[in-house]
Order: sequence, then C-alpha cells, then structure tokens
Amino acid sequence: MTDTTTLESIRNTVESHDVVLFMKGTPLFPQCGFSSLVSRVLQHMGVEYHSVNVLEDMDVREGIKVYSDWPTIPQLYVKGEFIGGCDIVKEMFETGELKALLDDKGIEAA
Ligand SMILES: N[C@@H](CCC(=O)N[C@@H](CS)C(=O)NCC(=O)O)C(=O)O
Ligand code: FES
Repeated sequence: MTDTTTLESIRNTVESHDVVLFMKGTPLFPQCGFSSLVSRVLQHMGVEYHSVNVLEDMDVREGIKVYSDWPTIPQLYVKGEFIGGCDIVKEMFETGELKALLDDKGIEAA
C-alpha cells in the first residue's frame, strides 16, 4: 500500500531537482545493471542529477511505481516529468533524443 505521504514526498523530490534518477544502489555503487546503465548515460553526457537509492526505502521502491504507473526501476525524471526506464533512456540516448530533450528543457549536457 502506498500512502499519500510517500507520494507527496516523491513529488517533492522530483520537483526539487531538474534531473532525478530513482535507481538500485548509487551512481558509484549501482546494485543492478539497468540502474547502472542509466546512471552511466547521464554521467557520460555530463548531466548533473539527483539519485535516490530505492533499496534504502521500500515505501519509495513501491511508491515510485504507483507515482509514474511504471512497474520497474530505474526511473528517470526531468523537470518533474517521467521520461522512462533503462530501455527508453538507452534508445533516447542512441538516437540523440535525450540530448534534444535536455537541451529543450534548458539542462546542460556536455
Ligand atoms: N526493462 C526495464 C528493466 C528494469 C527492470 O526490469 N527492473 C526490475 C528489476 S531491477 C524491477 O525494477 N523490478 C521491480 C523491483 O525490483 O522492485 C527498463 O527498461 O527499465
Ligand atoms: S536487481 Fe536483478 S535485474 Fe535489477
């Protein structure tokens, strides 16, 4: 069960930072290949981002799925908007769509 406090706290997190990655582990010590890939893409692009380790909080791990109506981790948010998980981010990176989106939102990428 996901309560409104958890959802409000998630909303606060995604609205407090331009780029937020909900992941398993941390950028330095990712705990899953899918999370690792997305954090490496962002690092490679020189994008500053806030990361949330869902393994530290079961409420967030389950709550983020309800918040976005997306069943898995990782989850990338840009300016409060859910962008996607590993497959989507990988594809958007390869096509240049991710760079275009970040440019469009005024987020600096190298
Ligand atoms: N195809 C997914 C891969 C991510 C995925 O399958 N995540 C699983 C395993 S890490 C997950 O979050 N399962 C639910 C959970 O662990 O809470 C994507 O594009 O992001
Ligand atoms: S933790 Fe096993 S696939 Fe992500």
